[in-house]
Amino acid sequence: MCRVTQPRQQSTPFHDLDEYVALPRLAGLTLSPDGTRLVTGVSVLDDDATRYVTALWEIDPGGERPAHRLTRGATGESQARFTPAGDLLFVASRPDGSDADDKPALWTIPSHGGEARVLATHPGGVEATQTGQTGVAVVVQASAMPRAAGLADEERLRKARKDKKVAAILHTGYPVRHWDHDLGPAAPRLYALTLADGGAVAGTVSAATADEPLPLRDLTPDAGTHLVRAGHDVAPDSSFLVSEWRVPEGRASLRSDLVRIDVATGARTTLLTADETVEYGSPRISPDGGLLAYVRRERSTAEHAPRPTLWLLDLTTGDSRPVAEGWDRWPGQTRWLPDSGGLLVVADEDGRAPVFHVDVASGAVTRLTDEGAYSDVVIAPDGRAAYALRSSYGYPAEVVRLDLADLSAVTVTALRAPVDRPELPGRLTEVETTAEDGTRVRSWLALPAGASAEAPAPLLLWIHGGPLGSWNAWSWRWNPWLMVAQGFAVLLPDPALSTGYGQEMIERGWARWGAEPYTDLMAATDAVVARGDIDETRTGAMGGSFGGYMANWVAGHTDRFKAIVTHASLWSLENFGPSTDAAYHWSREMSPKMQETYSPHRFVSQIRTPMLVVHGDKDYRVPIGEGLRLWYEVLASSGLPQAADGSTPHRFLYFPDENHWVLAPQHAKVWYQVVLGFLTEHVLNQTGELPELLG
Ligand SMILES: CSCC[C@H](NC(C)=O)C(=O)N[C@@H](C)C(=O)N[C@@H](CO)C(=O)O
Repeated sequence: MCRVTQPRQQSTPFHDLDEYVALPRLAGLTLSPDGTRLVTGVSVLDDDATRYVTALWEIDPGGERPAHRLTRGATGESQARFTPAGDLLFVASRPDGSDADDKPALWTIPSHGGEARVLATHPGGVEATQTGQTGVAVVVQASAMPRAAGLADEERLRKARKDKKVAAILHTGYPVRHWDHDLGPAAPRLYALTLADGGAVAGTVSAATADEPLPLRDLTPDAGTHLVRAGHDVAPDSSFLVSEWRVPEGRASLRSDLVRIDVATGARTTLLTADETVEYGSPRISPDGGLLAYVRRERSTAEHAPRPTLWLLDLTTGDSRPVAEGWDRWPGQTRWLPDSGGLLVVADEDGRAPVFHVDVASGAVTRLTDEGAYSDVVIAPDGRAAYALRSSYGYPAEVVRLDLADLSAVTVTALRAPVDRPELPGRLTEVETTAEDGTRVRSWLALPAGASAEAPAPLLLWIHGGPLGSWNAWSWRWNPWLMVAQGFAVLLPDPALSTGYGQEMIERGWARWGAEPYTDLMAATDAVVARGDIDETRTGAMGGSFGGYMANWVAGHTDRFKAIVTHASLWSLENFGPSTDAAYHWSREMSPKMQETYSPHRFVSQIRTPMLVVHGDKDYRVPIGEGLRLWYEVLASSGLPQAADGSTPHRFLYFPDENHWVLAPQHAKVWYQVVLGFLTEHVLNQTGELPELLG
């Protein structure tokens, strides 16, 4: 990799890309119903260093015993869950299973240990699974062909398509793609499988022997495309589930209702019907089965941002009411406490994503944690502890326990996990400034170890995507510490449109992308370059996705930066709007006036800064057409003088088989190498090295 700036005084995993991509990564957390077994996924590089493989590890909830590895499949395991009797379930495609095509199957390891075996298969592969705390049903999600008459016919149809090499899909509605894959002809369904009394895997009912997969019962044969990207929650006694139900509403738009599905019969009733103004999602059924917590989302318009709030539905009376009214935060992941009297809710706040307690009776909201961004919260059956993954821009995800005995003084303890925090090449600080309209704009600032008034560091402004998000959790893709290791200070601001600062912070940037979001970013940059330890003369800007949109806008509106890196970026709003995978989402905000006023491509002739354009061909969120047009127009029309031979300092890094993110470890390495090389050349005015593998 390119090594630039000062001689190294330190060696951390961020100084060497091979070490960086090899750092193990934690994801997912599940707890056994008796609260004694905590399981997470740990992803590590395979032997060729070209793929991550995830294994399941068990963590001691008491924090005493070291973590130990549970699974060792060559292709990895995911979706760990426990049956009511404590048997471990997971999804894996293991060639030694009964699934001939190596499609992912549902596997189990009995609570008393022993060999893993296949519990259920589906011709399309098992995608996800959920269990209750008691009862005998497991809910399994898998995708089925719309006209297949049962699983045998499904198998036949899939084989026929494969043998005849037919990949065509006939669509009748929208959407047709998601992220990096095509939707259809198969679409998600929910199935039930029945365990023995007591919710154990062994001694199963039906004709199945202990070694044969259990039959799947289709709960949603008429699902059509209603369950595409729809979340659901299984009732604690496994007798019913509540699911999001996508309903086409004409003009290529969708709304999201909530439905109740009986697990014994598949009978379905609609609980909440969306309309032009509101829709519903994120259902969570209370432990006593009486209440449903859900997010009621005021739908966005050209004038207003969406506004999600937390509500409760009484499942007996059908009455709904808001809870935590007046709490000016967007509710994220929601979990019930065992007494059904309160909820733990994660929400973005001030560059963090703390856990909050919401009291169901009074609606009072109490913030329980200070540092870090929380996810994957699970709660002990006695309610005295919760466990979660926590990360921040200072450390990657780790497993923590929250002691809930006294909600006014919750203590958080990191548990013994398989992975330690990596040493950082600098320190993380927080800075804030005031925008012209008086709004507070706060940012993280990652500083290299040696930055001082005597040796001020060059600055990289890194703009987050979304735009409805915040720099608050560790990201392996957007990681500032690799730049810090090369001597850069990295500014991570939360401008207008960022979450965690109240609805008004979002509204002031809504449909005004090139206005307040841009001026907030410049205000944050102004404040930081005024510091003695930052070198105002050596600055670059970059961003991915919406952050790439902003990087393009910056390129057309200021010459203050020496280099711009724009990854998977929106270039022409008129093009992007209908070609992205969820056009209905963007079309609500993007009026023709907004598209005209705030499209970066209109300012191409004002670009005088070298640009590194990066795009993956499998990007359906911001389709490759944006990157291709940006590259052509920057070459053809930017205001940067061209050399006599037509060469320019602009570069295009193209990944034919990556999606919106660059995920393969070898490609992540190339990404950071080329980005750092470009910044080295143009911001530091030094020779940047390019990876040999680029030819
Ligand atoms: C299905 S529409 C949702 C849009 C979405 N996200 C948010 C949170 O606003 C999104 O994918 N936006 C991209 C254009 C984007 O900026 N993505 C960023 C952040 O998620 C990325 O890093 O991929």
